[in-house]
Amino acid sequence: MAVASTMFSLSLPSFDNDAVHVRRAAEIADASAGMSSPHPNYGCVIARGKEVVGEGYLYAEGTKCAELQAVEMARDKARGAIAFLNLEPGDSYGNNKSVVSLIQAGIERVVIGLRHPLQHLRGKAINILQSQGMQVNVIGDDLQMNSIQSYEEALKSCLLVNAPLLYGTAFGVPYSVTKYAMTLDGKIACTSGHSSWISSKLSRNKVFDLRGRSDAVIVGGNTVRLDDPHLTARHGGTHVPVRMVMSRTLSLPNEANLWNVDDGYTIVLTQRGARKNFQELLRSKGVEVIEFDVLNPREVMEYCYSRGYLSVLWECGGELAASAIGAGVIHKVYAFVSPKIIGGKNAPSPVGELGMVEMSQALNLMDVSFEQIGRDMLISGFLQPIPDMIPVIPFKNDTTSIDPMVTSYDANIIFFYKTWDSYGVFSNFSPHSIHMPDKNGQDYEWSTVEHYYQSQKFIGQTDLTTVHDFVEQIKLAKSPEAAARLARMLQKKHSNLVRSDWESVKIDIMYSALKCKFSTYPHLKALLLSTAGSVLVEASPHDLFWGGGRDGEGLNYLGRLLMQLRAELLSGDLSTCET
Ligand SMILES: NC(=O)C1=CN([C@@H]2O[C@H](COP(=O)(O)OP(=O)(O)OC[C@H]3O[C@@H](n4cnc5c(N)ncnc54)[C@H](OP(=O)(O)O)[C@@H]3O)[C@@H](O)[C@H]2O)C=CC1
Ligand SMILES: Nc1c(N[C@@H]2O[C@H](COP(=O)(O)O)[C@@H](O)[C@H]2O)[nH]c(=O)[nH]c1=O
Repeated sequence: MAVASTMFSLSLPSFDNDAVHVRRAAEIADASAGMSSPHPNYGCVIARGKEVVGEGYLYAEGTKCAELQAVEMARDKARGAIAFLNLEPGDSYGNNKSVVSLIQAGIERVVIGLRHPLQHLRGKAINILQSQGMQVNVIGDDLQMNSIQSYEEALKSCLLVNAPLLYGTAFGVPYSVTKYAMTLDGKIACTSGHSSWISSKLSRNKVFDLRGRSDAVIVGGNTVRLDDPHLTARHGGTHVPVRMVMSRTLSLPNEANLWNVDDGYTIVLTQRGARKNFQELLRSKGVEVIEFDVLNPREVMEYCYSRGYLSVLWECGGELAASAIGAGVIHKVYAFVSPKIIGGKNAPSPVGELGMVEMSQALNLMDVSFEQIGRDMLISGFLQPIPDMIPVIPFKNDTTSIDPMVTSYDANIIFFYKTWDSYGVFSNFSPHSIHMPDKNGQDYEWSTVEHYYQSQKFIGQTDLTTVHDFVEQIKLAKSPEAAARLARMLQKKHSNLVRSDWESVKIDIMYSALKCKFSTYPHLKALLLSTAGSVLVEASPHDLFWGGGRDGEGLNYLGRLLMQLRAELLSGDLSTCET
């Protein structure tokens, strides 16, 4: 019985090069950061084994897609080769150019880092490729089943290169980075407010690069009054971010570098009704002024997102930085630390009042990096992890291929989890025994599907005595929960005794147990059939493989198998319990 594994293409590719090439695709995709917004950054590598025969990345919105560039570079070497993409293509112009390029070039297999984060595009390109007979592997999906370090690193590069799109899709605000330069004694300016310069020229060049990757750069009114900044990206890149000033009072100078819109577009965000005459003055210089009922970082970020900005660099002082961090809109921090001491009791620090009274309240950065830049040290890290958007229930196309009766996103979703729920008998913990072979191949009555499934982890191993003992213990466990707990504990402690092909057979094993359960009990079969047309989701918040997760982030394999079984039952060719 191999239905399940072929349908879900569970088998993990054994190609060592996959991770390396996907990382490369992410690396080249990054070359256009800032230029391609609001489109994602796309890279494509075409390789034959280790040899890269074609590469391309989306340079900017409206330019030739990465896949076509790579195919053109690879020429006839593309036929039978493998294409590596950091992100599933999204069809922006209705011509499927990316996908068509790969198909026409005769690419044999496609390895994709991440599914597209936008719901209406997710799975679409993958489906088209698969329908053309191409093998498609998605690293993000495969990782849900197997933790492989090189895959994790490849996935991380894919997440990083499109972090703005991922944060935006998940939270409805742009990806926000706060950057500051401070002295070794933690000051961002002298008591007088003077701050140019704390960090070295090399570090400041790096800041130009950060600006060039951003859609907008923000400062507060005080920074405009004290620094008169330009906020341009003067690193030779062609992208200049929009410059934004948040000022409630609007007591800003009549003349300022930011009002020179030849250098870059400027938007001033202010409180409704503030200094109307000054607003007119700014507008006469070509500066856009936007009034807010309540001017705060969250409102501003939501506004920026609605305007299409996906990444924002906060280059403000400590007061506004604290306000933005406190509002939860900052995702990453870049701190340039310079080996200088300026002292000063009232000299400002990078983050103002956050109201913390104990160290236990400290915000701990994640994934921290240290980079020496000349005499300075750049410390960076995340305040909020990059949302990993992998599977969301239901995948329209996936679900349709499992059960053609489920046809649309707005299909009814039936959740089940606890056995006492309305559809709780769909759970593997439901008290319905099944007759399946035991370790000796003899027919045995297993108390639940869970008992049977858990025991199979150890079947077929050579250390017979120990393994038989494990299977026996699981078999006799007092409850399905106890069986699962025991098996997981044994699996962890004696990983060498778990059958080596477990990951590739577990879906088939589960399917045969479910098939047995639903063919044994007519009322269960009737209930399953009564759900026709609905998506079934095991609402487990913890199990992201069999369950749908708390927010639809799980793979929901149990729900998928039940839908597959339902389709098989409806087509009338269900056999009895078998392995
Ligand atoms: N070393 C470094 O990396 C940097 C140093 N600096 C230094 O920092 C000092 C300025 O710091 P600071 O005054 O904290 O910075 P900002 O001017 O960047 O931020 C504070 C100002 O932002 C405006 N604002 C609007 N909405 C809010 C809100 N919800 N919460 C807080 N502020 C809001 C106000 O402007 P308004 O008063 O007009 O209403 C307020 O005065 C200067 O000395 C500057 O040189 C600044 C940036 C970087
Ligand atoms: N003082 C300081 C920074 N200050 C930031 O840079 C802004 C000035 O930018 P610009 O006018 O474009 O050169 C200033 O307003 C503040 O936001 N940045 C740094 O990398 N290092 C430094 O030492």
